[in-house]
Amino acid sequence: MSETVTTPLIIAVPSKGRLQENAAKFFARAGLTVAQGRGARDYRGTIQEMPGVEIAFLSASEIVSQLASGNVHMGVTGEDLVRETVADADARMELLQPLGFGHANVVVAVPQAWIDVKTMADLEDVAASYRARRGERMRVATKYIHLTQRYFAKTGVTDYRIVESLGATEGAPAAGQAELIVDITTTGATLRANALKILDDGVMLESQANLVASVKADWNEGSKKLARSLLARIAAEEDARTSREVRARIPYSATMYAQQAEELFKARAIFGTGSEVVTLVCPVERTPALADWLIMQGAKHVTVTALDYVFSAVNPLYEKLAKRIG
Ligand SMILES: Nc1ncnc2c1ncn2[C@@H]1O[C@H](COP(=O)(O)OP(=O)(O)OP(=O)(O)O)[C@@H](O)[C@H]1O
Ligand SMILES: O=P(O)(O)OC[C@H]1O[C@H](OP(=O)(O)OP(=O)(O)O)[C@H](O)[C@@H]1O
Ligand SMILES: [Mg+2]
Repeated sequence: MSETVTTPLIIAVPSKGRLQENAAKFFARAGLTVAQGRGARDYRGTIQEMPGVEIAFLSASEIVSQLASGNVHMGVTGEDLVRETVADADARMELLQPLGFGHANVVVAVPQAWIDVKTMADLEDVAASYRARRGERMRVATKYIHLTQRYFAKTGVTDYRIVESLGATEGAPAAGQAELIVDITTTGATLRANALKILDDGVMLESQANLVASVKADWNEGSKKLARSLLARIAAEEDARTSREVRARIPYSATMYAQQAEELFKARAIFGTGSEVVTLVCPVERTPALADWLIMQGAKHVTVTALDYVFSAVNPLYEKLAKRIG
């Protein structure tokens, strides 16, 4: 790990599991090519377009510990792992941006056969009677120990004990190892296959992959500069992907129309309104309505163009990081 000292910016990227493929796509979208070292067992890589950045290929859970200890500057990982593994996560890291993949809910699920048990309050009743009848506490199988403790305390469920599960958690009730479970689910197929149901108020966390920054990492001038330029590309690509450039020549005052276009469609006249031709950048979904409206205002033609990047002087992603690292 001697490179740690000299490398200006280290970014941890999932090397396996469910997040791997989408994480690579996320960087590719921003025009960043993540290149792995030659061997399949090479756990270090680079970003072709950004010399000075080092990629650390790690598992999603290992990424969380490396962020917490400050061994890497940034990483892509699941919020569920962040919240479960790091007690003081908000002090140690900053969730810069949810990435729109790796969606999964951490849920409380009980046997479907428990027809009268629908809420956490019902669960507390079950827990009390279970204890009264058997003289022991109802068992919850999970690997999300801390999330479970926090959520059960918050919802007033106290008479239970956790049975740590390292895999196939959903099978624990049928196997007689626990009465209920807390686990992550996406499609719900595994829960259904095991005749389990989610309590009405049993969604503890709606998780997805996030771009996370470590507050504890060594943020020197070099690493800050690289982070700024990396986050600028990411923000510029996202802005471009979710926007369209709309141009039209309208009679009378372009300024007035630009103001109205902003109020009505959230369209920004990013190049000013110096001439009659107005250039707007508009959220994708509102673009057709904006075009209709511009024509009603007297425009003869409206052109709509997809954009590759919208770079801006103010980068909300970097601002968020800068607030934490000074
Ligand atoms: N259906 C799902 N089940 C489990 N995890 C999911 C699901 N959908 C998205 N994820 C996310 O993927 C993360 C990593 O899960 P995965 O099991 O793929 O990791 P892994 O590479 O096996 O890592 P580890 O070896 O640390 O368990 C989860 O913590 C969660 O944030
Ligand atoms: O709601 P579903 O779409 O059915 O997905 C949920 C299942 O997927 C995950 O297991 P995974 O396959 O990642 O195996 P693991 O527990 O070994 O990581 C998770 O632990 C659930 O068992
Ligand atoms: Mg796994």
